[in-house]
Amino acid sequence: MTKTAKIVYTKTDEAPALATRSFLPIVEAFTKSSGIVIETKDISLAARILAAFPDFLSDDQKVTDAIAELAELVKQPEANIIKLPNISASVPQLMAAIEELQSKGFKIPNYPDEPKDDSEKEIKSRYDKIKGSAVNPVLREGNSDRRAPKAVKNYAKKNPHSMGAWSSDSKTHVATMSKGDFAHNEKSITLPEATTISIVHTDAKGNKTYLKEGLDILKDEIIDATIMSKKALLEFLEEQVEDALDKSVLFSLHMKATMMKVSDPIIFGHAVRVFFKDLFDKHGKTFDKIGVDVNNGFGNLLEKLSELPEEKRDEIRADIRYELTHGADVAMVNSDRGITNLHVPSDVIIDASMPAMIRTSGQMWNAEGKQQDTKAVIPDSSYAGVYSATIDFCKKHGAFDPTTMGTVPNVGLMAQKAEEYGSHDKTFEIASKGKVEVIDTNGNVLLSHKVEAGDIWRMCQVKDAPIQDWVKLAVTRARATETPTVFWLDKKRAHDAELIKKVNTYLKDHDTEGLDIRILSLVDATNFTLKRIKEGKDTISVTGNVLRDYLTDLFPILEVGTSAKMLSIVPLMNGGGLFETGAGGSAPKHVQQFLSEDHLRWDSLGEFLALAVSLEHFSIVNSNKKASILGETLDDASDKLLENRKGPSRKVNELDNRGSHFYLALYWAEALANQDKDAALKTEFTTVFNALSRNEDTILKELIDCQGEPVNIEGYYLPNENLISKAMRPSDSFNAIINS
Ligand SMILES: NC(=O)C1=CN([C@@H]2O[C@H](COP(=O)(O)OP(=O)(O)OC[C@H]3O[C@@H](n4cnc5c(N)ncnc54)[C@H](OP(=O)(O)O)[C@@H]3O)[C@@H](O)[C@H]2O)C=CC1
Ligand SMILES: O=C(O)CCC(=O)C(=O)O
Ligand SMILES: [Mg+2]
Repeated sequence: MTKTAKIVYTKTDEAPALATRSFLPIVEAFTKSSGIVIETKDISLAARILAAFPDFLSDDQKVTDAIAELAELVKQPEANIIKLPNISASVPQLMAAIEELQSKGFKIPNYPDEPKDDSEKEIKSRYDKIKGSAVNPVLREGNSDRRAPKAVKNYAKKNPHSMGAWSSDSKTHVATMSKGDFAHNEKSITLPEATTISIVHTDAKGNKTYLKEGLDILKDEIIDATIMSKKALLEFLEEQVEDALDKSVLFSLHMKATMMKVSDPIIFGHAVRVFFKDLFDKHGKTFDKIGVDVNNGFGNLLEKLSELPEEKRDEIRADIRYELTHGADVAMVNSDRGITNLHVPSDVIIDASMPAMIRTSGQMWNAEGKQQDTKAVIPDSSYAGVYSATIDFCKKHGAFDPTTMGTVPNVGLMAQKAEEYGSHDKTFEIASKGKVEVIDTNGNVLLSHKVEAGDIWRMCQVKDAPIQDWVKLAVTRARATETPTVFWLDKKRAHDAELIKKVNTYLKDHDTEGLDIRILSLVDATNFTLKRIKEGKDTISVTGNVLRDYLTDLFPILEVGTSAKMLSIVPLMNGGGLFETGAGGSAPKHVQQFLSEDHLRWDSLGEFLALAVSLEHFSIVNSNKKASILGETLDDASDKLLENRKGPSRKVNELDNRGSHFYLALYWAEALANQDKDAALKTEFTTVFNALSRNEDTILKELIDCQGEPVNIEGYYLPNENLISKAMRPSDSFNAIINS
């Protein structure tokens, strides 16, 4: 049976989804004559909610379950998927999306915060599968290769982004735990044989609760378990709030509550309660009564206040104001609107927030809207050292210089829900004092921890095949680039010690003659890499899943100003290709700007790069020569776009995302018209190029004249298709050429 050759394009959320409405019609127009079918899959938060509740919808409202379809596809060799960033929803985002869908006539149930019966429990469990990072871990059936292409790096060297200066007396620092956290409590083993395990909690009286049963573990899989002690966490947080006040630095919390959707909201909640300690001491009972849950942020408390009588509400608001003015200063997400770092767990996400701070002289914004030195609180110490070492380096050497600095590509272990990013279904907030054990089918206790009520226990897994694939990818990249390659692994950490044994074994499967491959601890790897980067030298980082995420925002943001310009390739383990567009998120701030002044500053460069590799992959798999020509010429177009600085500007009434798409189309058509490998494409695109260049002035005028006024697309999570398409394709002259 032959399957139709196609490229699957994901439809997502927020800024990238807006951009798709402008860019996808161009892609379809350019690839149509080459026998390439582009199929879209809607993986937006709204579509994922609707797909989970068919029994609540009328037939015409039902949607297919795109995630389930893609989960199958990624295991097939013919998979060729362009994946744009999507929302990993925190609870406040999930609730907002539900409310919007309900207001649009979809009779889906409310999110039951505290389910009262089995039916509510079932509904909550459906929503919990959508919550947080529910897309990426499913699609990522391969490890990742993220890097800044040469043209992007050269562009940044010639057109450096702004970099805030660093002074040696900056008070900015990272605060992390020195005991009792996940890092210090970790235990890890490699299973010599396949087995099935249970996770069992035994309380002080000997009563057993099965937290999980029947989990199959493969031969040679690494499993580890650890706890975050509640007591140690609270002590640590109290010290940090006090210290922030003493040192007059901003208290800021950097977590990954979206991806680490079970553990990190709990930690976030503790931080909110500790920061507003007096408030909770005084009004805790009232808050319990109205169902305040600050695991969803301080914003949840503010919202719930509306349920109180006016007098009580005013009293609490006055107390909040008092604490905010007399307690430690808190970092602000939006000082104009009074939104703090503790309001919404998805507003400050560590991979983007820490590099943004480092780029801004180590400062964040205070309540007056001014920059101030910061205490970056990262409770678990597993990875915090990377940021403290980087901050120390900047204090000593000053800010990095984008015109001369080297680059740090990443090879990341990610496949099959590797490590922490696959631990959500094995993470538990412990109900009572006792122990938690991982027990195999023969009753052997594999891992055991003493626990107290409120501790967070979790188990992570990483399978052997992904590790072998990861080591191979690292050697391939090292060989292709002849660049020193560092595995960021700490022999003192239990999990890493197991991984190091495997790395040493599997490196022997490859020809590493003449390659510089090392294994260094996180801090040593950071210092080694930063020293080289400063000297203009490149270093490949080979890391586990969390550091993959952190480093592929950190280095791009320092080197080229944004992770949007990264090439993110995921060679799928069964032969297919998943091409992620950039290494960042869905930029909610860009949507705010677009809605208020019709200017979209989102940069689609990552998408252009991803599509070019996808076309190349398509051409090899389907022996389609034209696809390869389309890919090559698309890369030429991206180079020219950078060279001519036709990326989107941040300011209204200048070239935006739509304008940059016009130039991409113009240069792509030009490159196709200039090539001589395929006569039909040459003829077709000579006409297109002539039409586009003849109309350049008119089109640009139309794309800029439309800006400046608010836009209404009737929704945030499920906007009106016609309105959004109209807003994103405002140039009739351009549309006429593309449509024909
Ligand atoms: N792969 C995925 O699916 C990912 C999804 N996410 C999700 O995205 C949302 C936002 O996450 P957040 O951590 O704020 O990170 P973002 O990467 O969305 O935003 C951080 C900032 O980076 C800049 N930026 C990012 N991408 C672009 C781009 N293409 N063009 C121009 N600037 C860009 C913007 O800076 P400025 O405002 O200065 O212009 C933006 O405000 C969350 O829902 C999160 O879960 C996050 C990471 C990856
Ligand atoms: O899936 C997510 O929530 C975020 C993923 C991410 O940040 C990354 O892969 O860089
Ligand atoms: Mg990331």
